[in-house]
Formats: sequence, structure tokens, C-alpha cells
Amino acid sequence: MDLFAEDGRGETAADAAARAAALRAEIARHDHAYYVLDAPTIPDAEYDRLFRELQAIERAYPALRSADSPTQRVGGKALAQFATVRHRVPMLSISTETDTEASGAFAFDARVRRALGLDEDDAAVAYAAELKFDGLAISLRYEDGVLVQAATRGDGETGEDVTSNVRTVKAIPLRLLGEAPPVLEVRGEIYLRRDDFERLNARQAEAGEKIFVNPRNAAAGSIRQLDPGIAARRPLSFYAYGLGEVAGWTLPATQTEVLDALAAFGLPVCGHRAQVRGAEGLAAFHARIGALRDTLPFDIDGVVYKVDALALQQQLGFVTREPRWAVAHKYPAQEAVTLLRDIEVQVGRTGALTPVARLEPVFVGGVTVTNATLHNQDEIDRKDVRIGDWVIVRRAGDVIPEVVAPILERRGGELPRFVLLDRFPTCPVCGSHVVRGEDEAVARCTGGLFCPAQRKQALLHFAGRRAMDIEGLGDKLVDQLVDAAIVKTPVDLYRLGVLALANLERMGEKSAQNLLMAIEKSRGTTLARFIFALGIRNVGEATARDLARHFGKLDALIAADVDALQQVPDVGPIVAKCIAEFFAEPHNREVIEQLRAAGVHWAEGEPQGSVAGALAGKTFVLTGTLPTLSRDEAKARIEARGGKVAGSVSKKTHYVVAGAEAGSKLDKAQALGLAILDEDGLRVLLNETDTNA
Ligand SMILES: NC(=O)c1ccc[n+]([C@@H]2O[C@H](COP(=O)([O-])OP(=O)(O)OC[C@H]3O[C@@H](n4cnc5c(N)ncnc54)[C@H](O)[C@@H]3O)[C@@H](O)[C@H]2O)c1
Ligand SMILES: [Zn+2]
Repeated sequence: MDLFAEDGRGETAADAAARAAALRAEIARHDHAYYVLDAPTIPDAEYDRLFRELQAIERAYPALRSADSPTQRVGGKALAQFATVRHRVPMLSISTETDTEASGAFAFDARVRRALGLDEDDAAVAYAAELKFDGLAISLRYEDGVLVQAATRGDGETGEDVTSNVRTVKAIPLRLLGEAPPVLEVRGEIYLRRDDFERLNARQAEAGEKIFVNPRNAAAGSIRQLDPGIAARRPLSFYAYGLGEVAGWTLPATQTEVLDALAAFGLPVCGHRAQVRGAEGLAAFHARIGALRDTLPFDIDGVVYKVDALALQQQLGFVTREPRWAVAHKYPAQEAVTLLRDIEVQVGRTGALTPVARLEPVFVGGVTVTNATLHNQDEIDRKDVRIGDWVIVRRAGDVIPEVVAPILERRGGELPRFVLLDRFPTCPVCGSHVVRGEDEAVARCTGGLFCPAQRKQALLHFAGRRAMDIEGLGDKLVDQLVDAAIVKTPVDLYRLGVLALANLERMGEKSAQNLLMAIEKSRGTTLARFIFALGIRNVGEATARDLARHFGKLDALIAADVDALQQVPDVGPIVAKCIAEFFAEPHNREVIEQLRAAGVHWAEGEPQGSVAGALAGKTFVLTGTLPTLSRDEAKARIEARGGKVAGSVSKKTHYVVAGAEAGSKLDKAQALGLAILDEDGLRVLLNETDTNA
């Protein structure tokens, strides 16, 4: 027989029963993922919607309200691996004011006043207003001032004994300050700061371990670790916000004084709290903290209002799982679900391609978000995000919105994996080909000389003192020239006239003339400088010099394959690949041709070939700082030619290479009358100075 047929609602009641059962099953699944596994699969806002729907059905059909409904109890469940702790004073949940606007404060105040039997003539109620920390509730039991036990909330009646993990949290005192009572149970929240969370996740990713969805789950996952050694390595924080069992202590009269007392015992109590009066006071606090929220170093999901007087709290009491004297007043959620419509890329100043998610617009963290970063291909693979997925988007603080994870249960059928290089074999900005090094997470546009996205960076490098040395062509000028589309590639510099410059802001005739002269002067250069000026990835000044010496002529370098390039001392497979890829891009070769046609020139030489063995049997000692070579570079060069580098000066030393601030080694070398070289002298010996360098 249909249980609900007799209430006259027939179909509807049966439907409601089916819907309630489905919701309970779904909520139970999410509770397990959230409270037991610390790995939710949907954002809290989504969960809250399901929960409220179930509450609404149960209100309409009270017969459906079963003891096992998630609406009737506090969420968690103890992990079997931990010993259980019976809470002598239950740890409850807090009801949530669904309205995120100021009116939420008025609704709560009205309920409190009604329950206390106050009318309009009665004075405003005093409240303690606090932050709602987004972490894990914990109960700390101090006996005679010593921490003896720490427990999670669990189902509110029994929690998990996590004492050894909690002992590793530095913010939690192991012994209270001052005259501590025989028994004092402190309730509070263990949380992770946002920066600590980012660092933790970066470390987890590097070690190939589980990535946490948000700081709350990371904090909960850390405290519910079976190995306290792991908890100890997680930088957890703590704030106290209330009391559990207390014995041998006269309670203060208000929540405000309770927190003052806890602070005096040496427990961390958050400074963002206030004692306020009436709904207006609550609403003002909500607004003030709302404006501050993004700048806080940790996540909050709202504020908590508590009736300040403990006597009034007692009078108000509890309903099922929640006290009547407190409420959580939330802010717009920092996580939301939306559809991932497409993945595009953004090309950075250095040519790095960053995948960007194009989203169905969604309101999250107080703004409408349409784009979110996906970081790089590795992240996309790790999260297994695909175009067409429903995804969780997170925007917390001032951080760029991020796609956290796809909701796999909502993936309709097979979606193709996203492979950046397949989708973008060429740069969307300039059409040059895109490569990704084996050792690199990042894909890059190879059109360094040509790509508009890389223009400013490329020009600044080209003009640099150690490259083409164009004096006066700095940041601001490059910005102006590029923004006004006067200069697109370095070739345009050699086509500049006074007229084009005259239109620029803050550019007098004198400085225009000077700049043109500097550009003119740079036409005559060396091959080594020119190669360096091209801005080939991983080709620094020293490598450019090696390449110039080894190949002698630019065309020989352009024609060299990866094997030929690796014949050059210090050029390994990665650098060789970067060079080959650069010259393989027709856009780059075009710009080089145009530069030569514009009169940029250098003396070409003969290839120097291998220089191995030239310094065989010679011993060097390095001291002080050389102008361009680091200690390691100098050593590598000497050794590449068969020489030896020793640590101390003796009669057997052949050469001492001395740079700035050389110490006692130089004195000793002088005393022994040894040959002393500066960097230029060393280069002569290394056969590095010829017309090309
Ligand atoms: N995404 C999911 O799958 C999923 C599943 C289950 C629960 N949830 C989320 O968990 C929350 C419900 O859990 P809940 O029952 O723990 O309620 P709650 O977290 O909303 O509120 C109660 C808790 O607030 C904390 N709190 C923070 N600051 C406080 C302060 N100043 N004073 C007192 N308490 C303070 C305490 O830890 C307390 O246990 C909801 O936000 C829900 O969305 C999400
Ligand atoms: Zn490009």
C-alpha cells in the first residue's frame, strides 16, 4: 500500500519519497567523500543545495523524516583506524543563514528575539561576531593545563583520537599559561593558510602524491593521517573559538570573555572578532569582513554570530544538530560548478603557452568568471580535464581563478583528451611552430624574433649591453615603440627615422638623435654578440661565443643539425635542440635575412673546430670573481681543453686566474712568481678571442 496515498497527496507524496531517498543516497556519498576521505567531488555550494532540497521535502512531508537522514545528525564518521573518543559535551554543527545579503543578520536576530520572548521595547541583544574558519573542528582536552587529548568532531558524539598528530601543530600549546583549571576542553578550528596550501600542493605534485582540492580538505587530510610524521610536515594553523567540558573553573559571563580567557591561556584567538549589538551590528560586521575577505591569509566561508551571554545561550538551547543561539552567515562561495566550453592558449612574453579554460560564465568568489587558468599540459593530464566537462572552479583571495577538477560523474560519454600540441601545433598569435622540451612542463612558441606576444622581451634583449648594445633603448621606450606599432621586429629599428620618434611622448629631438646614432653604431657587431642578441632559449653569452668560434660563419650555424651543434664544447642535447628549433622556424630566418639586408654586419672567420687537449698537463687555480664567467664556467672551459683546476696554489701551479676581490691565493701566486691571468688572459689561452668574439 502506498504509505502516502491517504494524506490525499497521492503521486506527489510518492514522488517526494523517491526524491528524498535519492537525495539521501547522494548526500551520503558526498558525506563519505568529504568527511571520511577528505576528497569531495562537488563544491560545498552544490552540496548545500542538495541538503536544502532534502530539508524542504522533510518539512513538507514530516513523515519522511527518518532518524538516519543526514539532516538529523552531524556529518562525520570516525575512521576505523583511529581510537574513538566520546565527547562529553557534543560537538555540534551550526545552522546556516542561506541569505548571503545583510538581511541574513536580521532574520537571525528576529529568531533570537522571538525565542527569548523579547518585544520592540526590549534592548538590542548583544552578540559575539567571529570569522567562520574553513577548516576542521577539533576538541583539545587540557587537564591541569597539559594537553592530554585531541579529537575530531566525527558524528558529534564520537570523534577520532588524533592526539599525536595535533601535538605536531606548533600553534597549539602543549601546556597552558597561567592558572589553568583541572579540566578545560577547548574547541577550535585547524586550518591551512592559503600560501601554505599552495606550497603543500606544489610539493605533493612534485612527489606525485594526492593534490588537495582546497585548504580545508588539506587540513583535514593532514590531521587524519595515520603517520604523525606526515602531519608534522604540514604547516597547520589553529584558532580557538569555544569550550567543551570544563571543571573547576568559573565560567565568564559571555562568549567574548571566554575568548579573552582562552587567549590569556596562550591559545591562538583570531583578532577579527567583535562584540556587537542587534541586527545592525551583525550586518555591519558581515559587511566589514566581506570587504576584508580576499586579503585574509586564510579561507573563511562566512562569519558566525553567537548570542554573547552564556546564560541566554543556555536558555535558547539546541535543535537536533544545531544550537539556536548561533548561526553561520556565509559569503558567496569560492567554488562553483560550470561547463568547460573550450580550452585556448595565452602566449606569454617569453613565448610560453598557457592553456586557459573558457567557461560558461559562473558567479564565484563574488565575481562572474569566464576564464580560468589550467597552468600547463601536465596539470591538465593530472586533473584529467576535458573540453565538455563540468568542472569545479575556484577563486579565493586575489588568486587567478583556477579549474580545480572535473566532476567525473557528470561526464556524458567519452570526451577526447586535450593535447595542447595537437590543438596548437602553431602559435595562435604568430603562426610559428610550437615545441615542448622533454624536460619541460611548458610548451613554447619558437618564433622569438617575430612573435608579437614576445616582441617587447625580444627587443629589450636584442638591444642589451652584452648583445647589440643599443644605448638608450630601455623598457619605457620599447613599450612605446611596440605599443604604437612603430617597431615590430628588430629590423624595424634600423628603419627608424627622426619623424617616427618625434611623435613619441617625452622624446626630445636630442634624445631621438642619440638613439638613432646608437642604433647606427650597432650595425657593426661581432658574430658572438649577434648570436646572443637573437634570444635563442638557453643560449647565453658564453654559449654564443662558443658557437661563433666553432662555426665561424652564421650560415654554417644556421645549417648545423643537432649532432653538429653538440660538437661545440658545453652544448648538450637540450641546448642543441633549442638552437635547431629556433633556426628551423622560417619566421626567424626571415628576420635574420632582413637584418643582414639592413646592414647589420660582422667579420666572419674560419671554423675553429675542436680545441680539446690544447691545455693538457696544465694546472690552474681560480680565485676572486671574474667579470663574465662564473667559477663553474671557467672550470668547465679549462677542463674541456684538457687542463686541470686545483684548489690551492703551489709551485706546481701553472696559471692563477684572478678576478675581483682575489684573496690570499693571489698573494701566494705573486710570492711564487707564477703566471697570473685575468679573464681576458684566460680567454686568449682558451683560444676564445678571435675576430668572431
Ligand atoms: N562538498 C561536499 O561534498 C560536502 C559534503 C559534506 C559537507 N560539506 C560542507 O560541509 C559543511 C557542513 O558541515 P558542518 O556540519 O561541519 O557545518 P559547518 O562547517 O558549516 O559549520 C560548523 C563548523 O563550523 C566551524 N567553525 C568555524 N569557525 C567557527 C567559529 N568561529 N565558531 C564556531 N564554529 C566555527 C566548526 O568547525 C564547526 O564544526 C557545509 O559547508 C557543506 O557544504 C560539503
Ligand atoms: Zn608566437
